This record gives sequence, C-alpha cells and structure tokens, in this order.
Amino acid sequence: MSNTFGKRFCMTTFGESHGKAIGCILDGVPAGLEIDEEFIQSELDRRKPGKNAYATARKEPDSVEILSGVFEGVSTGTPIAMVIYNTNQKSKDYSNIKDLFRPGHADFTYWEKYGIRDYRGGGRSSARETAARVAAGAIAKLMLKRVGVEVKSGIFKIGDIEAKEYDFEYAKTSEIFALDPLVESQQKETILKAKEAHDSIGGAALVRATGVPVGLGEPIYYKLDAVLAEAMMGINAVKGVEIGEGVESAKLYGSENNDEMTKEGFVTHHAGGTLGGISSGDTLDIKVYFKPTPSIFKPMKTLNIHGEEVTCELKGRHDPCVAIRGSVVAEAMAALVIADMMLLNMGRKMDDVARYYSKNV
Ligand SMILES: Cc1cc2nc3c(=O)[nH]c(=O)nc-3n(C[C@H](O)[C@H](O)[C@H](O)COP(=O)(O)O)c2cc1C
Ligand SMILES: C=C(O[C@@H]1CC(C(=O)O)=C[C@@H](OP(=O)(O)O)[C@H]1O)C(=O)O
Repeated sequence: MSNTFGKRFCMTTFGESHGKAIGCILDGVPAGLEIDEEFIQSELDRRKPGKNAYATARKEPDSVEILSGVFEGVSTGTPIAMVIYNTNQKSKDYSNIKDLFRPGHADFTYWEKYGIRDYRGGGRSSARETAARVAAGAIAKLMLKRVGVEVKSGIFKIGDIEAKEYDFEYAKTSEIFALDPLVESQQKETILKAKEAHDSIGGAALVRATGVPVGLGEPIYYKLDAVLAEAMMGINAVKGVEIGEGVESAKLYGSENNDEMTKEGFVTHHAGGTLGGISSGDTLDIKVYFKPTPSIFKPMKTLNIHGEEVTCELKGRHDPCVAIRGSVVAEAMAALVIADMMLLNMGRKMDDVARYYSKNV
C-alpha cells in the first residue's frame, strides 16, 4: 500500500482537519506490549494546538480513543486503530479560500492533482493529520522503552537565533521546547514579533535517540539514515534534514570529520549514529528544518481556480512557528522508524534463528 509507512511496524493515517475525525492504524505491533493509554495521551498533549501564544489558536483536546488491537491493556498483535474526533472546526473561516490557492500551502497542487479539494483548513494537507502520527509514535516509544531506547527532541533554532547548548531536560519544561534556556527568550520574542507583524517564522528541531543498538538499517536500500530522512521530509513544512554533522561535514577534512574509535566508544560524534546506513550504536542525532507557516495574515498575490490573479487575505487560526509543535511530530516519526528497523532486523544471524527455533531442532 503506497500510503503506509514502515515495513514491519506499519502506520497509515486518515482524516481531514475539518472532517469528523482523524486517526491511524498501526499494524505489526508485537503482541504482549503493555499499552499505557495515559502515556499516549500525554504525547498528544505535547503536540496539541491552542496551548499558548506560540501555537495556533484552534483549541482541540486531541483525546485519543483506541478502537482495536488492545485487550485488557495489552497489544494482541492485531492492527491497533486509534481515533481522535475533531471538536473545534470553524470551517466558515475558510469560505474565502474556497476558490483560491494560498501561497506556500498545498492548495494549488492538491487542486491540480485531484481536481477536487477539501478547502476547509487544508483538509488532508493540514498538519492536523500529524496528531495521528504522534499517537502511533507513542506506541513505538512504549516498545522502545522496553528495550532501553529513548527518543527526545527540542528546538535549537528559531529564525537565526540558535542554541549553543542542548538541554533536553529543560526542553521538556519549556513552552517552546527550547533546548537552550539562554537563548529561549530571544527565540520567543522572535516568534511573537513575527506574529504581531501578521507573519510567521521558520525553525529547527533536534531529535536525539539514545540506547539504539548497533545493526539497525538495511545496507543498500532502506538505509537507516535514508529512511529517517524520508520520515522527516514527510512531515508538513519540513524542508531539510541532517544526520549528525549534516551539511557542515562538507566543510571539513576527513581527519576532522571521522569519529575515531576506542574501547570506550566513539571519540567524536560527527556521523550522528549511522555508518553505511546501519546504526553504529552511538547516539542518533537528526536535525529537522521547518519552513515558516505558509498561512499568514498579510495580503499576498495569488491565483484562483479560474487562473485569475487575486489577493489572498486569510482568516482562520494558524501557528506562528510550526517547528515548535513539529518537533514532537519529528520525535514520533523517529520512534516509528527505529521500532520498524528493530523488528526488521530480527533473525539476521543464523545463531539467532537457531536460538529462537531451538525447541524444533
Ligand atoms: C505541527 C505543524 C503545524 C502546522 N500549522 C500550520 C498552520 O497553522 N497553518 C499553515 O498554513 N500551515 C501549517 N503547517 C504547515 C503546512 O501544513 C504545510 O506547509 C502544508 O501542508 C504544505 O506542505 P509543505 O510545506 O510540506 O510543502 C503546519 C505544519 C506542522 C508540522
Ligand atoms: C489543527 C491543527 O493545526 C492546524 C495545522 C494547519 C495546517 O495547515 O497545517 C492549519 C491550522 O488549522 P486548520 O486546518 O484548521 O486551518 C492549524 O490550526 C493541529 O495541529 O491540530
């Protein structure tokens, strides 16, 4: 199915921003995993809209309901379906964009591709869909927790204000998930200034996974770094992904970029946790770059569906900086990739296969 993400831990989502509900189906979750619903909800609460001045004003509780695949609190190995009902649609706000294309959003391409468009707040192209990914990612995290893997994230960059230090514990307490308390106030000010000017601003998140075992990822196709990049680029508004040193490595000499190895482990961490598409056992570091929110409240030139030049003047509720909530989505996608890769990697050595089936030998 082209709309499924993952090979062994597979997710697909459904729903539109102003439709009845959004949700996901997650297949391949091993049986016997305790499904902590409070944890899933707490992950959704981290992403949900309407929480503060740095997010869209749309207020959604994002209460998740599990429909299948869980019995007496434990996964059964059958598909887990989860639904989140939309409660705060204000579709009338979008009647003025019914026939025109918002610059920077997906209105034009959806219209050209399908010839029909759910214009109520972006419909399927709205990042409201990402709530369902966070629900699926929370289940991936529950599986990863059982095997000692942790995935976390935080904001390192807003506009050109960049963190000097990364403090993931601090990010958990910060309204904007800032990794660096020293630059946080400047980052917040940058967002609020953009918002007051009826504009938006870009930003970037760092996703870090610790405890990732060596050996995840296929050596040629389905490389770990390639799949992580696809997972991140598949999030709305993501325009760049870096693993480890990323684009900066193009400025370095090999002698500077190579991570020397000792019995204690890697001396430096430029590779960001993958070598040859396979996890190295080092911390995985993924930088995810988000463009500024396309829906802004400044008049913009555009075309309508009849090909006429018109002015786009927007209403509706929009994030001033999508990277903030986007960082939670990036974290969920990383957890899904790692969970998928872990299941895919089982039974790759004959000894492991023999050990598993030894009772039949
Ligand atoms: C968490 C999150 C929230 C977003 N909120 C908005 C929003 O309020 N308004 C908007 O126009 N775009 C928002 N976006 C971005 C659009 O969904 C996205 O730019 C659009 O689908 C076009 O896709 P593209 O930017 O990947 O090309 C958000 C993205 C994310 C990840
Ligand atoms: C509702 C959410 O975010 C939305 C993401 C979004 C977009 O275009 O991506 C546009 C806005 O909503 P609407 O679809 O109503 O225009 C945001 O409020 C959410 O994240 O739950």
